[in-house]
Amino acid sequence: MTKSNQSPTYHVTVLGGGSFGTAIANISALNNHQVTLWMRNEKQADDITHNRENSRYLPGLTLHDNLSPSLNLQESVRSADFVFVAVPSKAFRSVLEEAVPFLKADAKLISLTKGIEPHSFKLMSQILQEVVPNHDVGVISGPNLAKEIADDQISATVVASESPELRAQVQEMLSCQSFRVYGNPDIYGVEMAGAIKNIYAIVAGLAAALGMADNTKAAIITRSLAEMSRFAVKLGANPMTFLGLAGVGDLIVTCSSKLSRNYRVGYYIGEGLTLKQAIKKIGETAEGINTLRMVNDKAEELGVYMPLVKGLYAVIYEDMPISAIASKLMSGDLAQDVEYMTDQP
Ligand SMILES: NC(=O)C1=CN([C@@H]2O[C@H](COP(=O)(O)OP(=O)(O)OC[C@H]3O[C@@H](n4cnc5c(N)ncnc54)[C@H](O)[C@@H]3O)[C@@H](O)[C@H]2O)C=CC1
Ligand SMILES: O=C(CO)COP(=O)(O)O
Repeated sequence: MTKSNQSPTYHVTVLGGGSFGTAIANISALNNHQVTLWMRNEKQADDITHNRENSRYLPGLTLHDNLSPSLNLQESVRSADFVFVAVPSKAFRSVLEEAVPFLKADAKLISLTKGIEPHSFKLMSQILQEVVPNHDVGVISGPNLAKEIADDQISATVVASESPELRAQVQEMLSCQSFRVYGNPDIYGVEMAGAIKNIYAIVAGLAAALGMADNTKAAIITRSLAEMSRFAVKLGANPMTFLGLAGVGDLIVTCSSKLSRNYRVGYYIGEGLTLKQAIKKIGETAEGINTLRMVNDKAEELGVYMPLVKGLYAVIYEDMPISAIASKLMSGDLAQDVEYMTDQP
């Protein structure tokens, strides 16, 4: 990875020292920004200070000297121009609230988290807008397996924000020869796509473990896209967003890569592990499990037809055999392929 340009240098803080937080922090550091990576684990922070490596989450990646770890949240955010939040969704609000009193008045906040808050059904940007209403906020989402980014593999992502200035600044800040950042004003759609595709990654992992054919996998991915966009559009997203990197792009990668933790959850369940055993085996965040429960309930409430979500929910939480779900999916009412088309040629 090499720096792409001579853009302004910022103080960037990333909250959360897991795999994605570390990968994004390192790109910012490589692009000449002064980066603080806040984490709660002292051993991991020492590892970065002494060995320039986060060996727990991204072994083998040498971290740039512009990146410094910190265990002190107050100190970490005090002078930050941009704060990226990369903790799992269940910790997002509490970490943010702890940081708020120490933020600079003009700090911009960007979520890297792909999840939905339990009970409130709020997306991370909505939590940001609620907790820091006077700050510009945004989200990043796209086909971004952290380990591949760390490996310098060419990747692309989307920054979404209502603020064109924030979008442009983040595009400049993170783009380099192996990472390309696109903009999108549809913050809700970008974020909803990133959160919901985790459910379908579990479905795809299950299908792969059961030895389903390539035709089947393609059908699952495509019908997943139809289902997730149907749901998100009902909640206010722009359907076109689902044709972009945050929609179809992220769906493809997480439904086909064993590097995806959500895919692996499905794969292990398909191999016969219980949900609990699968989560333990992965040992990292797999947001799709909680998202499944929330989206299933919301779809019920809104009357949105989501047979894949319903089927996976029945398999995971109601012990329904996968064979019964598959035959139910194949015998549903016959429907139109692309929902947003009319009969006019
Ligand atoms: N890993 C990936 O490839 C990508 C992950 N994401 C998203 O990024 C978010 C974070 O995921 P990862 O970094 O992959 O997770 P991870 O499982 O690698 O790490 C999570 C990190 O958050 C920390 N954490 C958990 N609870 C915390 C709390 N209460 N306070 C402070 N720190 C806490 C953990 O100690 C750990 O360092 C998730 O929503 C995920 O969907 C998004 C794109 C790619
Ligand atoms: O969101 C991701 C890739 O874009 C990472 O997926 P997992 O959380 O399933 O590993």
